[in-house]
Amino acid sequence: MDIKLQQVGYAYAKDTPFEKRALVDVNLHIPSGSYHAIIGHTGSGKSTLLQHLNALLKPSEGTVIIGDLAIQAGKKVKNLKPVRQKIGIVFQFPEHQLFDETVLKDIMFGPLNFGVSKEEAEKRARVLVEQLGLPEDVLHKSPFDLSGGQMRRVAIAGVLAMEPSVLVLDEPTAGLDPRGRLEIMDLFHKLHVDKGLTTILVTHSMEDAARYADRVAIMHEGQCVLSGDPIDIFGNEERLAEFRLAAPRVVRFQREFEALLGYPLPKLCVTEEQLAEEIARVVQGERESI
Ligand SMILES: Nc1ncnc2c1ncn2[C@@H]1O[C@H](COP(=O)(O)OP(=O)(O)OP(=O)(O)O)[C@@H](O)[C@H]1O
Repeated sequence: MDIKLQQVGYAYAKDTPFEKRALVDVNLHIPSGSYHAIIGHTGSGKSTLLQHLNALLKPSEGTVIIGDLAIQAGKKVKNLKPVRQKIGIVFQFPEHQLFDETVLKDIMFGPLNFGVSKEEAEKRARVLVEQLGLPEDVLHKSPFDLSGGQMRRVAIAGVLAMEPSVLVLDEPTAGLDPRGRLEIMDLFHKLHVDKGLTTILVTHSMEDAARYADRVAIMHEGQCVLSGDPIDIFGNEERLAEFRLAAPRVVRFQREFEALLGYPLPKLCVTEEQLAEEIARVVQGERESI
């Protein structure tokens, strides 16, 4: 399902003395099956933007196109349910939205609400608990008796149980320790690869964007100021600096290595694995030339 934002503007408390313009003329194309990172400082409009992706917010200006549904400023849309079912949002600290008596009931809530049978909803819950690395016995526990990391996984399972075709992640690892962060981010990446799930990651982390995304958009003061291939965006450090952003660590490390070497590497690397390969190739070449 392709998503397009065309000249989208959004103002909170529009036409009141408290009006706050949070999005200004945003144009963005999120192709089906891509892994898109949306990066920006706090207050740049990332959360406002992602709430347009399943019509929790409707644009004050412009058009949001989700699959074959166009949501246009000032026009009513009849039925948003199919879109809400297809676009799963993992909000910041999703465990705050857990509410049911047991983990099983909590995960089944969404699918049941959208008309999935009880048997199918339970089957999905059991599969997801396993996929998310939770022990089977959590199913009958209260979500509030679990650790923070386990609660986070249960909340994520609740979103995945709807079988969305687009997954929107708003800082999904905020507050987790480094190991928990890596496990969850790797899991989302695996889902993206195995199921072809379009993934939209809202993050402050250039590192996460570089590691996982195949498209990057930079938000600044409500505008989408850069979007495209990570190599083009992360390689343009001057342009990033205009928006008070530094390139990911791996790119900065490559620049330092190139300064020592005295010449640039043939290609810019955005993951540690790519850089390690490039360096190994250069070292091999240098050895052979001795
Ligand atoms: N409910 C609201 N009412 C009024 N203004 C709001 C509201 N929510 C957000 N804003 C303002 O809109 C702008 C964009 O906020 P938004 O939450 O989209 O930014 P963000 O990039 O997601 O920030 P963060 O990284 O801190 O979550 C900010 O100036 C913010 O203060």
